[in-house]
Amino acid sequence: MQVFDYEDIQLIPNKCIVRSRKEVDTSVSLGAHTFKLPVVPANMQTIIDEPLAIWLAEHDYFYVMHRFNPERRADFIADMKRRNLIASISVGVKEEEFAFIEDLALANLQPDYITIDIAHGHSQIVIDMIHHIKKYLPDTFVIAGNVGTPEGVRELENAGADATKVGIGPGKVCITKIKTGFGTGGWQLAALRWCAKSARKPIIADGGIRTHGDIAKSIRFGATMCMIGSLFAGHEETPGKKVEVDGQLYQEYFGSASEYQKGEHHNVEGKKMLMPVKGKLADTLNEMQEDLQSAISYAGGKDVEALTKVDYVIVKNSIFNGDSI
Ligand SMILES: NC(=O)C1=CN([C@@H]2O[C@H](COP(=O)(O)OP(=O)(O)OC[C@H]3O[C@@H](n4cnc5c(N)ncnc54)[C@H](OP(=O)(O)O)[C@@H]3O)[C@@H](O)[C@H]2O)C=CC1
Ligand SMILES: Nc1nc2c(ncn2[C@@H]2O[C@H](COP(=O)(O)O)[C@@H](O)[C@H]2O)c(=O)[nH]1
Repeated sequence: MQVFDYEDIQLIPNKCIVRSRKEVDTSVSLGAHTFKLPVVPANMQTIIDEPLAIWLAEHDYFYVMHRFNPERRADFIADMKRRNLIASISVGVKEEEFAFIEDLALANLQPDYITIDIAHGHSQIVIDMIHHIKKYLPDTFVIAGNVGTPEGVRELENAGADATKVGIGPGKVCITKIKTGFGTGGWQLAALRWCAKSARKPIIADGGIRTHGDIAKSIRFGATMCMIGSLFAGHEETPGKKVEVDGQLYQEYFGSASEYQKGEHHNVEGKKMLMPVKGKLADTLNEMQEDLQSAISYAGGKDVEALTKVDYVIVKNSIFNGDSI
């Protein structure tokens, strides 16, 4: 297998077929819905909260609400349904989560999307949870993960997952690679390609995206959607706590497996960072869309599909010529 990461790849341009980048369509379908961008903010407590979820859904962006206020989830689904917006939540795999799925079915509260959000998703308990959701909430689109191998993708798909999430340890606040020695950190893009070759259903690339160009690269190597944390951290609307250091405003961004999330120091695989506050999320999403439109025009197409066929070269660790981003 060829091993490379985002910064090692350059996509090769094709003849442009549009007169303006505004003609380019960046929308993508996942399940029964179509979204403005193939991008979803990470389902982490410092990245998304209920007001932001509502804003994203109202503006046709995909979102996944995190699972760290478990008792709010049923009311959240009901609230989104009342507003005629998509309901997209996360679950874990502990015993009470199985009961929660049954409670939703009893209350006739069927979310549009459920993401099973587990560090090591290639496991029997995740397969059991997929079966459980499909039994009680058969019309819900199930995203399962995270995995880092074709076997992981296939087993979760065979269990009934409608999409799988790929990425073990490439995240900005991840320390899994350091604490365990395992993961796709440093070769996430190659892992995505490896997994996508055997996938029959959509893949969500999760973690390691550092530039807008990495979104185009993820699609080239098999992603339908990209889950992103760090690029969204530090906006006015993101919920991480704002702190001032030497007159400069920062926002906390911490891992879901960090002690700040867990409230204890056991099986910690995440850390906290301070991200400079960088303005409105809508502006970043618009810039992402413009950059993706431009990328698609370089691909010689008019929509996201055009990116899936472009040629590429591997320029090992040299595309930034030593410049910082
Ligand atoms: N994408 C990534 O690379 C990573 C993401 N994360 C994020 O951190 C959060 C916490 O993750 P997670 O610890 O799974 O969630 P939980 O703390 O909810 O653990 C889920 C369950 O699975 C068990 N479990 C967890 N890890 C393993 C493992 N490696 N092997 C066997 N069993 C395991 C746990 O038991 P017990 O605790 O007793 O072992 C627990 O019962 C999630 O939101 C996840 O997305 C965390 C690490 C990597
Ligand atoms: N190993 C860990 N990974 C984590 C943790 N919390 C979240 N995550 C993963 O990171 C991505 C976001 O990555 P980014 O590079 O875009 O910032 C997120 O979606 C999770 O999959 C953690 O504590 N440990």
